[in-house]
Amino acid sequence: MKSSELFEEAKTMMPGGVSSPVRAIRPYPFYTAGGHGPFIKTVDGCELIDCCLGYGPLILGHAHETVRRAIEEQVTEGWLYGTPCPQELDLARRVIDDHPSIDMVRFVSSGSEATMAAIRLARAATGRQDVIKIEGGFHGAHDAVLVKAGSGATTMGVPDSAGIVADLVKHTRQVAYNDLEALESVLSSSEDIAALIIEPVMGNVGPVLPEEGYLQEVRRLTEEHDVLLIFDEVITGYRLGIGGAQKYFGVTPDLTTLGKIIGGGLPVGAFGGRKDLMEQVAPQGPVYQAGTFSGNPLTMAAGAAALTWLHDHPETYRTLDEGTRAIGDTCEDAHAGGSFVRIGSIFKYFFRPEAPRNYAEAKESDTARFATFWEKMLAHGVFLPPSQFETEFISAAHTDEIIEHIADHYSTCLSE
Ligand SMILES: Cc1ncc(COP(=O)(O)O)c(C=O)c1O
Ligand SMILES: N[C@H](C=O)CCC(=O)O
Repeated sequence: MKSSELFEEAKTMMPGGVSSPVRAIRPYPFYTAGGHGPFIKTVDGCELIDCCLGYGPLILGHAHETVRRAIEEQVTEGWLYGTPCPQELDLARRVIDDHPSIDMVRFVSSGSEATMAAIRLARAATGRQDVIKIEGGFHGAHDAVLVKAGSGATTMGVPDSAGIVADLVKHTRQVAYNDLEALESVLSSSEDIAALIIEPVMGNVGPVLPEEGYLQEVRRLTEEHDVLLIFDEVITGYRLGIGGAQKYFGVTPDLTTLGKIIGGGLPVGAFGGRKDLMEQVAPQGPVYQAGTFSGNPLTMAAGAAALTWLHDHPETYRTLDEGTRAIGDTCEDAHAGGSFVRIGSIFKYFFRPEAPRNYAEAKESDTARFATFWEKMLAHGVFLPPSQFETEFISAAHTDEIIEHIADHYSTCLSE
């Protein structure tokens, strides 16, 4: 069956025909038959260079041999036990060793679960109710954070989801990214703030970078006001380097949430932090958190294999950084009136003259121009996430030649 036919049938069975809203490309999404290295193949017989990479987890590319072998070896021994397994320790050791903020970690099955539990833990540990989030930040699809949420929620025009109890959401305060005055003002306005949750580099309105010293001041202010700092590193974890944004910028939060890359491409999430905080999680403490699939051996084995590969190939991060730099240089030369933003293997072209500093500015981008550009790129064989408000990625499988292709297509499609 062709993609268009599959989608017609899917719409009769699944809301919008998809399992996650960001996939509902108009008039219909392509259906994927396979992924290898930097490519995905559609059921319609096209091979595309993939710069979406499963929305970030696939830093080694599709079906990477090391991860595939780890999965195959584990599969022969079973893939779900409902009991502890040694593979959890392999991944826990890595995550703890690599992150200055993490003394103890709990594995879950998604980034959403991780942020939900981290917020619950912060509320329990401080005895306070309010949480500050950044406007346009996306921390998954749960009630406390679906307020001015980025990603698909902004793309589809539902940043404040329906169905959320007003009494709950009134405890979610909002401040603009890169605005220290606004943060200080909210922190000073109440004694009931448990935590600030922040993507250190915003990744769900396209990438928005922290201004010089911003994250350091965020740390100082939260400490001064005795408010816990949660770094949501679901995207930046192992993406900006080993140790994520906290090592990259030298800022240590109280709690960290992870996902995506740490599962090697299988469903995963994790939250971790200081021992005194993590000891409050059940069964050691009173903060309940649980999951049938948490710490399953397949994900743990895939994740440990991916992280080991990254440790064994430290040059990868430099190569990835050079890759997005090369794409950016070509974009500058195209003089298309927009702005190219990049950090490490994360990048995006915003259809707005200046790089955005926050959600409000990112939303000023010309989304109609982005849509036209996106279609052209697809026609040239490059798959980008289908929204101005999603981040693009490259992987270790994106060779110099592939990067050159991406850069050339970017240049052509921006100039046309
Ligand atoms: C920064 C951030 N936090 C949390 C999440 C939620 O993760 P998941 O989709 O695995 O639930 C995402 C992505 O969806 C994310 O980008
Ligand atoms: N922006 C989201 C993750 O980072 C996209 C994933 C999804 O919602 O399916």
